[in-house]
Amino acid sequence: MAEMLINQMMSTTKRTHFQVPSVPAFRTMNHRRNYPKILNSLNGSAQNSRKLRVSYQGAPGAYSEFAAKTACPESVTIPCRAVTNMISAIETGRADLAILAVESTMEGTAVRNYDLLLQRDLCIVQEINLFVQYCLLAIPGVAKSELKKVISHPMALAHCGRSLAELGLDHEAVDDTAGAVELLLSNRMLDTAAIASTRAAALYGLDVLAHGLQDESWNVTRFLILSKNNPKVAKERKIGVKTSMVVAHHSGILDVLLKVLSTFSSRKISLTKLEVNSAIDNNGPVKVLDAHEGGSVKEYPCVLYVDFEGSIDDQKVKDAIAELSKLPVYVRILGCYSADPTIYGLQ
Ligand SMILES: O=C(O)C(=O)C[C@]1(C(=O)O)C=C[C@@H](O)C=C1
Repeated sequence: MAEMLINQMMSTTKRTHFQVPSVPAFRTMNHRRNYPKILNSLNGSAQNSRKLRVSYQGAPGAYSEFAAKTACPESVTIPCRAVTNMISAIETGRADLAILAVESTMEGTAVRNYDLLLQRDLCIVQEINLFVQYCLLAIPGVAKSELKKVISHPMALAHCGRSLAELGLDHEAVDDTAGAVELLLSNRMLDTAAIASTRAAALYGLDVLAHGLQDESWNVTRFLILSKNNPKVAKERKIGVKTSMVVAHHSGILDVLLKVLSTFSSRKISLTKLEVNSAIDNNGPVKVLDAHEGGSVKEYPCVLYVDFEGSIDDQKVKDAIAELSKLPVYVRILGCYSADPTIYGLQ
Protein backbone atom coordinates (compact mmCIF):
# COMPACT_ATOMS: atom_id res chain seq x y z
CA MET A 1 0.00 0.00 0.00
CA ALA A 2 2.73 2.46 1.05
CA GLU A 3 4.79 1.38 -1.95
CA MET A 4 1.85 2.05 -4.28
CA LEU A 5 1.44 5.48 -2.75
CA ILE A 6 5.11 6.29 -3.20
CA ASN A 7 5.15 5.07 -6.81
CA GLN A 8 2.14 7.24 -7.51
CA MET A 9 3.84 10.22 -5.87
CA MET A 10 7.10 9.72 -7.71
CA SER A 11 5.42 9.32 -11.10
CA THR A 12 3.27 12.43 -10.84
CA THR A 13 5.86 14.92 -9.65
CA LYS A 14 9.36 15.04 -8.33
CA ARG A 15 8.34 17.41 -5.57
CA THR A 16 5.19 16.27 -3.87
CA HIS A 17 3.30 17.85 -1.05
CA PHE A 18 0.18 16.86 0.79
CA GLN A 19 -1.91 19.79 1.86
CA VAL A 20 -4.33 19.83 4.77
CA PRO A 21 -7.44 18.39 3.07
CA SER A 22 -10.20 20.17 4.98
CA VAL A 23 -11.39 23.62 3.93
CA PRO A 24 -10.96 25.73 7.03
CA ALA A 25 -13.00 28.68 8.15
CA PHE A 26 -12.36 31.91 6.30
CA ARG A 27 -11.92 35.04 8.34
CA THR A 28 -11.65 38.55 7.07
CA MET A 29 -9.10 41.10 8.13
CA ASN A 30 -11.02 43.05 10.77
CA HIS A 31 -11.74 40.46 13.40
CA ARG A 32 -10.44 40.10 16.93
CA ARG A 33 -9.14 36.63 17.36
CA ASN A 34 -8.21 34.21 20.02
CA TYR A 35 -4.48 34.16 19.50
CA PRO A 36 -2.56 30.93 19.71
CA LYS A 37 -1.11 30.50 23.16
CA ILE A 38 2.47 30.80 22.04
CA LEU A 39 1.95 34.22 20.50
CA ASN A 40 -0.12 35.26 23.48
CA SER A 41 2.76 34.41 25.78
CA LEU A 42 5.30 36.06 23.50
CA ASN A 43 3.03 39.12 23.27
CA GLY A 44 2.61 39.08 27.03
CA SER A 45 6.32 38.99 27.79
CA ALA A 46 7.04 41.70 25.26
CA GLN A 47 4.29 43.92 26.61
CA ASN A 48 6.10 44.12 29.93
CA SER A 49 8.82 46.17 28.33
CA ARG A 50 8.10 46.86 24.66
CA LYS A 51 6.08 45.60 21.70
CA LEU A 52 7.09 42.48 19.79
CA ARG A 53 9.11 43.29 16.70
CA VAL A 54 8.40 41.13 13.64
CA SER A 55 10.68 41.33 10.61
CA TYR A 56 9.30 40.58 7.14
CA GLN A 57 10.61 40.67 3.60
CA GLY A 58 9.21 43.55 1.64
CA ALA A 59 8.05 47.14 1.90
CA PRO A 60 5.12 48.33 4.05
CA GLY A 61 1.93 47.00 2.41
CA ALA A 62 3.42 43.60 1.47
CA TYR A 63 1.31 40.49 2.06
CA SER A 64 3.90 39.27 4.57
CA GLU A 65 3.44 42.42 6.64
CA PHE A 66 -0.30 41.86 6.71
CA ALA A 67 0.21 38.23 7.76
CA ALA A 68 2.53 39.42 10.58
CA LYS A 69 0.00 42.02 11.74
CA THR A 70 -2.78 39.44 11.67
CA ALA A 71 -0.82 36.95 13.76
CA CYS A 72 0.60 39.58 16.15
CA PRO A 73 -1.68 42.66 16.01
CA GLU A 74 0.19 44.46 18.78
CA SER A 75 3.56 44.08 17.08
CA VAL A 76 5.83 46.54 15.33
CA THR A 77 6.69 45.28 11.86
CA ILE A 78 10.20 45.71 10.46
CA PRO A 79 10.50 45.82 6.65
CA CYS A 80 13.58 44.08 5.19
CA ARG A 81 14.78 44.09 1.61
CA ALA A 82 15.69 40.40 1.31
CA VAL A 83 14.73 37.22 3.15
CA THR A 84 18.31 36.91 4.42
CA ASN A 85 18.14 40.42 5.96
CA MET A 86 14.88 39.48 7.61
CA ILE A 87 16.42 36.38 9.17
CA SER A 88 19.54 38.30 10.22
CA ALA A 89 17.21 40.74 12.01
CA ILE A 90 16.17 38.03 14.49
CA GLU A 91 19.64 36.53 14.70
CA THR A 92 21.09 39.90 15.70
CA GLY A 93 18.23 40.79 18.05
CA ARG A 94 16.82 43.64 15.93
CA ALA A 95 13.56 41.64 15.75
CA ASP A 96 11.92 39.09 18.06
CA LEU A 97 10.22 37.14 15.27
CA ALA A 98 10.37 36.84 11.49
CA ILE A 99 7.66 35.77 9.06
CA LEU A 100 8.41 33.64 6.02
CA ALA A 101 6.10 32.58 3.14
CA VAL A 102 6.76 28.85 2.66
CA GLU A 103 4.07 27.51 0.36
CA SER A 104 1.05 28.44 -1.68
CA THR A 105 -1.86 26.38 -2.97
CA MET A 106 -1.01 27.41 -6.55
CA GLU A 107 2.78 26.99 -6.63
CA GLY A 108 3.52 24.51 -3.83
CA THR A 109 6.52 24.92 -1.57
CA ALA A 110 8.72 28.01 -1.84
CA VAL A 111 11.77 25.75 -1.75
CA ARG A 112 14.35 28.53 -1.51
CA ASN A 113 12.69 29.94 1.62
CA TYR A 114 12.32 26.49 3.13
CA ASP A 115 15.96 25.66 2.45
CA LEU A 116 17.04 28.87 4.13
CA LEU A 117 15.12 27.77 7.20
CA LEU A 118 17.09 24.50 7.24
CA GLN A 119 20.39 26.38 7.23
CA ARG A 120 19.59 28.56 10.25
CA ASP A 121 19.09 27.81 13.94
CA LEU A 122 15.54 29.12 14.08
CA CYS A 123 12.36 27.57 15.30
CA ILE A 124 8.77 27.74 13.98
CA VAL A 125 6.42 29.16 16.62
CA GLN A 126 3.24 29.63 14.60
CA GLU A 127 1.73 29.22 11.15
CA ILE A 128 -0.70 31.56 9.46
CA ASN A 129 -2.63 31.02 6.22
CA LEU A 130 -3.59 34.02 4.14
CA PHE A 131 -6.05 34.14 1.26
CA VAL A 132 -4.19 36.14 -1.39
CA GLN A 133 -6.02 38.09 -4.08
CA TYR A 134 -4.02 40.23 -6.48
CA CYS A 135 -4.95 43.57 -8.03
CA LEU A 136 -3.51 45.55 -10.91
CA LEU A 137 -2.42 48.94 -9.58
CA ALA A 138 -1.34 52.05 -11.47
CA ILE A 139 -0.58 55.68 -10.81
CA PRO A 140 -3.89 57.64 -10.65
CA GLY A 141 -5.07 58.69 -14.11
CA VAL A 142 -3.23 55.91 -16.01
CA ALA A 143 -5.60 53.79 -18.16
CA LYS A 144 -5.18 50.06 -18.74
CA SER A 145 -4.68 50.73 -22.46
CA GLU A 146 -1.55 52.82 -21.67
CA LEU A 147 0.22 49.98 -19.90
CA LYS A 148 3.24 48.20 -21.41
CA LYS A 149 4.68 46.37 -18.41
CA VAL A 150 3.75 44.83 -15.06
CA ILE A 151 6.12 44.49 -12.09
CA SER A 152 5.74 42.41 -8.92
CA HIS A 153 7.18 39.71 -6.66
CA PRO A 154 8.10 36.56 -8.66
CA MET A 155 5.47 34.50 -6.79
CA ALA A 156 2.75 37.05 -7.60
CA LEU A 157 3.79 37.01 -11.29
CA ALA A 158 3.67 33.19 -11.26
CA HIS A 159 0.22 33.18 -9.64
CA CYS A 160 -1.09 35.58 -12.33
CA GLY A 161 0.61 33.99 -15.39
CA ARG A 162 -2.57 33.44 -17.42
CA SER A 163 -3.99 36.89 -16.67
CA LEU A 164 -0.70 38.48 -17.67
CA ALA A 165 -0.66 36.56 -20.96
CA GLU A 166 -4.22 37.74 -21.65
CA LEU A 167 -3.23 41.34 -20.91
CA GLY A 168 -0.31 40.90 -23.34
CA LEU A 169 2.07 42.89 -21.10
CA ASP A 170 5.76 42.36 -20.42
CA HIS A 171 6.58 41.57 -16.84
CA GLU A 172 9.54 41.99 -14.56
CA ALA A 173 10.23 40.57 -11.11
CA VAL A 174 11.05 42.90 -8.22
CA ASP A 175 11.64 42.23 -4.51
CA ASP A 176 8.02 42.27 -3.31
CA THR A 177 4.53 43.44 -4.23
CA ALA A 178 4.58 46.63 -2.15
CA GLY A 179 8.14 47.32 -3.35
CA ALA A 180 6.71 47.27 -6.90
CA VAL A 181 4.22 49.97 -5.88
CA GLU A 182 7.00 52.08 -4.34
CA LEU A 183 9.00 51.73 -7.56
CA LEU A 184 6.06 52.90 -9.69
CA LEU A 185 5.68 55.98 -7.57
CA SER A 186 9.32 56.89 -7.08
CA ASN A 187 10.02 56.63 -10.83
CA ARG A 188 6.59 57.93 -11.91
CA MET A 189 6.23 54.96 -14.24
CA LEU A 190 3.17 55.86 -16.33
CA ASP A 191 3.33 52.82 -18.64
CA THR A 192 3.76 50.26 -15.86
CA ALA A 193 1.41 48.61 -13.37
CA ALA A 194 2.16 46.72 -10.17
CA ILE A 195 0.51 43.53 -8.93
CA ALA A 196 -0.23 44.00 -5.24
CA SER A 197 -3.08 44.14 -2.71
CA THR A 198 -5.90 46.65 -2.23
CA ARG A 199 -4.21 47.40 1.09
CA ALA A 200 -1.07 48.51 -0.78
CA ALA A 201 -3.25 50.56 -3.17
CA ALA A 202 -4.84 52.39 -0.23
CA LEU A 203 -1.52 52.86 1.56
CA TYR A 204 0.24 54.43 -1.45
CA GLY A 205 -2.82 56.07 -3.12
CA LEU A 206 -2.79 54.08 -6.37
CA ASP A 207 -5.76 53.24 -8.62
CA VAL A 208 -6.99 49.64 -8.77
CA LEU A 209 -7.46 48.79 -12.48
CA ALA A 210 -8.42 45.13 -11.97
CA HIS A 211 -9.23 42.77 -9.08
CA GLY A 212 -8.74 39.02 -8.68
CA LEU A 213 -5.83 38.70 -11.12
CA GLN A 214 -4.66 35.29 -9.81
CA ASP A 215 -5.26 32.39 -12.21
CA GLU A 216 -7.13 30.37 -9.60
CA SER A 217 -9.74 31.93 -7.35
CA TRP A 218 -8.57 29.79 -4.40
CA ASN A 219 -5.07 31.07 -3.62
CA VAL A 220 -3.77 30.62 -0.10
CA THR A 221 -0.23 31.34 1.08
CA ARG A 222 1.10 29.65 4.22
CA PHE A 223 3.50 31.69 6.34
CA LEU A 224 5.63 30.50 9.24
CA ILE A 225 6.54 32.71 12.17
CA LEU A 226 10.09 32.07 13.33
CA SER A 227 11.87 32.73 16.57
CA LYS A 228 15.45 32.37 17.75
CA ASN A 229 14.38 30.70 20.97
CA ASN A 230 12.52 27.45 21.27
CA PRO A 231 9.31 28.19 23.15
CA LYS A 232 7.65 25.55 25.30
CA VAL A 233 4.48 25.37 23.21
CA ALA A 234 4.23 21.59 23.33
CA LYS A 235 3.89 21.53 27.11
CA GLU A 236 1.24 24.24 27.11
CA ARG A 237 -1.04 22.88 24.40
CA LYS A 238 -1.97 19.28 23.85
CA ILE A 239 -4.76 19.84 21.34
CA GLY A 240 -4.35 21.18 17.81
CA VAL A 241 -0.56 21.03 17.85
CA LYS A 242 1.47 20.48 14.71
CA THR A 243 5.15 19.62 14.42
CA SER A 244 7.45 20.30 11.47
CA MET A 245 10.64 18.35 10.97
CA VAL A 246 13.23 17.58 8.36
CA VAL A 247 14.70 14.13 7.72
CA ALA A 248 18.03 14.41 5.91
CA HIS A 249 19.80 11.32 4.60
CA HIS A 250 22.38 9.88 2.25
CA SER A 251 20.60 6.58 1.58
CA GLY A 252 17.98 5.69 -1.04
CA ILE A 253 15.01 7.99 -1.05
CA LEU A 254 12.42 5.19 -1.37
CA ASP A 255 13.70 3.35 1.72
CA VAL A 256 13.56 6.48 3.88
CA LEU A 257 10.19 7.55 2.50
CA LEU A 258 8.72 4.11 3.22
CA LYS A 259 10.16 4.13 6.72
CA VAL A 260 8.74 7.58 7.48
CA LEU A 261 5.30 6.54 6.20
CA SER A 262 5.24 3.26 8.14
CA THR A 263 6.61 4.84 11.34
CA PHE A 264 3.87 7.46 11.38
CA SER A 265 1.01 5.35 10.03
CA SER A 266 1.64 2.51 12.53
CA ARG A 267 1.14 5.06 15.33
CA LYS A 268 -1.83 6.70 13.64
CA ILE A 269 -0.07 10.05 13.43
CA SER A 270 -1.48 12.08 10.52
CA LEU A 271 0.93 13.77 8.16
CA THR A 272 -0.12 17.21 6.90
CA LYS A 273 2.86 17.67 4.59
CA LEU A 274 5.38 15.29 3.07
CA GLU A 275 7.73 16.58 0.46
CA VAL A 276 10.96 15.39 -1.08
CA ASN A 277 13.68 17.87 -1.96
CA SER A 278 16.63 16.31 -3.74
CA ALA A 279 19.95 17.62 -5.02
CA ILE A 280 18.53 17.40 -8.57
CA ASP A 281 15.57 19.66 -7.75
CA ASN A 282 17.80 21.88 -5.66
CA ASN A 283 20.62 22.38 -8.18
CA GLY A 284 23.07 20.92 -5.70
CA PRO A 285 23.08 19.24 -2.28
CA VAL A 286 20.59 20.41 0.31
CA LYS A 287 22.32 22.18 3.21
CA VAL A 288 21.05 21.49 6.72
CA LEU A 289 22.37 23.04 9.92
CA ASP A 290 23.08 20.42 12.57
CA ALA A 291 22.47 22.39 15.76
CA HIS A 292 23.78 19.49 17.92
CA GLU A 293 27.16 19.39 16.22
CA GLY A 294 28.33 22.87 17.08
CA GLY A 295 26.11 24.45 14.45
CA SER A 296 27.86 22.99 11.42
CA VAL A 297 26.07 22.93 8.06
CA LYS A 298 26.07 19.51 6.37
CA GLU A 299 25.19 18.64 2.81
CA TYR A 300 22.69 15.93 1.87
CA PRO A 301 21.58 14.59 -1.52
CA CYS A 302 18.01 14.42 -0.31
CA VAL A 303 15.78 15.70 2.48
CA LEU A 304 12.16 15.12 3.44
CA TYR A 305 10.03 17.93 4.83
CA VAL A 306 7.49 16.36 7.17
CA ASP A 307 4.65 18.09 9.06
CA PHE A 308 2.43 16.02 11.30
CA GLU A 309 -0.36 16.43 13.83
CA GLY A 310 0.86 16.09 17.39
CA SER A 311 3.30 17.46 19.92
CA ILE A 312 6.90 16.40 20.50
CA ASP A 313 5.80 15.72 24.09
CA ASP A 314 3.28 13.03 23.00
CA GLN A 315 4.64 9.57 23.78
CA LYS A 316 3.76 8.20 20.34
CA VAL A 317 5.56 11.10 18.66
CA LYS A 318 8.62 10.54 20.85
CA ASP A 319 8.54 6.84 19.88
CA ALA A 320 8.21 7.66 16.18
CA ILE A 321 11.18 10.06 16.28
CA ALA A 322 13.24 7.55 18.28
CA GLU A 323 12.49 4.87 15.66
CA LEU A 324 13.50 7.15 12.79
CA SER A 325 16.65 8.20 14.62
CA LYS A 326 17.88 4.58 14.57
CA LEU A 327 18.25 4.90 10.80
CA PRO A 328 21.29 6.53 9.19
CA VAL A 329 19.37 9.81 8.94
CA TYR A 330 19.55 13.23 10.56
CA VAL A 331 16.24 14.27 12.10
CA ARG A 332 15.75 17.91 13.06
CA ILE A 333 12.60 19.29 14.64
CA LEU A 334 11.90 22.68 13.05
CA GLY A 335 9.11 23.58 15.46
CA CYS A 336 6.12 22.40 17.42
CA TYR A 337 3.31 24.94 17.34
CA SER A 338 -0.44 25.35 17.48
CA ALA A 339 -2.03 24.40 14.17
CA ASP A 340 -4.24 27.25 12.98
CA PRO A 341 -6.73 25.98 10.35
CA THR A 342 -8.15 29.47 9.76
CA ILE A 343 -7.55 31.22 6.47
CA TYR A 344 -7.35 34.95 6.96
CA GLY A 345 -8.50 37.17 4.15
CA LEU A 346 -6.86 39.99 2.29
CA GLN A 347 -8.07 41.44 -0.98
O1 LIG B 1 5.59 40.41 -2.02
C1 LIG B 1 4.86 40.33 -1.02
O2 LIG B 1 3.95 41.13 -0.79
C2 LIG B 1 5.10 39.24 -0.07
O3 LIG B 1 4.65 39.33 1.06
C3 LIG B 1 5.82 38.02 -0.52
C4 LIG B 1 4.90 36.91 -1.05
C5 LIG B 1 5.73 35.59 -1.20
O4 LIG B 1 6.84 35.49 -0.75
O5 LIG B 1 5.15 34.65 -1.77
C6 LIG B 1 3.83 36.62 -0.09
C7 LIG B 1 2.58 36.30 -0.46
C8 LIG B 1 2.16 36.25 -1.87
O6 LIG B 1 2.15 34.88 -2.21
C9 LIG B 1 3.13 36.93 -2.76
C10 LIG B 1 4.37 37.27 -2.37
